[in-house]
Amino acid sequence: MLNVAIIGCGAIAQSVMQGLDGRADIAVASVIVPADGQTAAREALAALAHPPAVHTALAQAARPDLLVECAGHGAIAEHVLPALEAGIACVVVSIGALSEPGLAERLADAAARGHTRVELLSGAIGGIDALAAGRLGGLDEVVYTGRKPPHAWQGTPAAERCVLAELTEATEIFAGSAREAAAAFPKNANVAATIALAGLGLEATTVRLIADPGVTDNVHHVRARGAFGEFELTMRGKPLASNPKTSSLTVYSVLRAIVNRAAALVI
Ligand SMILES: NC(=O)C1=CN([C@@H]2O[C@H](COP(=O)(O)OP(=O)(O)OC[C@H]3O[C@@H](n4cnc5c(N)ncnc54)[C@H](O)[C@@H]3O)[C@@H](O)[C@H]2O)C=CC1
Ligand SMILES: O=C([O-])CC(=O)C(=O)O
Repeated sequence: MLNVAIIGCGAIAQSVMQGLDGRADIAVASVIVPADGQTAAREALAALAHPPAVHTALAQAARPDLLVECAGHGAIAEHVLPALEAGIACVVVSIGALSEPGLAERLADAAARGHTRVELLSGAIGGIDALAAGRLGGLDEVVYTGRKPPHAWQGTPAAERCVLAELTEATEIFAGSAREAAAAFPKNANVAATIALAGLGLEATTVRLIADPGVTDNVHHVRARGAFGEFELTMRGKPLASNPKTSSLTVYSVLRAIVNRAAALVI
């Protein structure tokens, strides 16, 4: 039985727990959310056959086999770093947090000290295997374009640049490096950071973000060129009803990572 703890109880975490509920080989024993989110989390989890306990932090004595972050950038330093130091294996989806200088090194050091490992999940994007393999031969150019409907950019710096609800044509709301994108759009540019960390790095990866009234999906486009050759990838992700910023593939990416931990043969 794989014993799992989950950080966050929002759109991704709730769907993940629904997907795992009732499995004989995996148990989600605890969920970690901030103090002001405890009641809402307990209410959201009440419908599960086996509702996990809700806490504000991993208990000192808790030794889950896997700690799963699906909460947001702040959760990495707050919960993932100490868990790694304590020897608990972690997987994370808020990859954009690693745009903060030094955080990737701190995660690696904490995992090394704890004799464990932290895995950055592919989340809403595919092709990370090809990009990371291509990097070993040398990459010349990686360009990422993220395109979402205007309402998915509400609450971001895009809302200061234009009236999102009145857009009639595709509008570029950001152009720059993956590091800048991930820092400025913590809920919308984790994919930019994932592509950068797998490929050319946070400075050299070129990012464009677009608010497009002509799409209903979250559209991710990657173009990569290097010694291996080149590839182009377009993903049209269905947004989660509970959070239009987040593509449903992110949920399946987390589920895959957890199920693989419990499996003897993985793909
Ligand atoms: N890698 C990828 O492709 C993607 C990554 N993400 C990341 O996943 C995060 C979560 O996404 P959703 O579930 O859609 O968001 P959401 O807003 O629906 O849920 C976030 C949950 O995390 C909790 N939370 C926030 N800060 C926390 C902290 N410091 N400690 C513990 N709990 C905390 C909130 O109370 C809430 O329950 C996003 O903020 C984003 O950073 C989202 C989409 C794609
Ligand atoms: O779920 C998505 O489509 C991607 C996303 O929000 C992100 O990159 O942060």
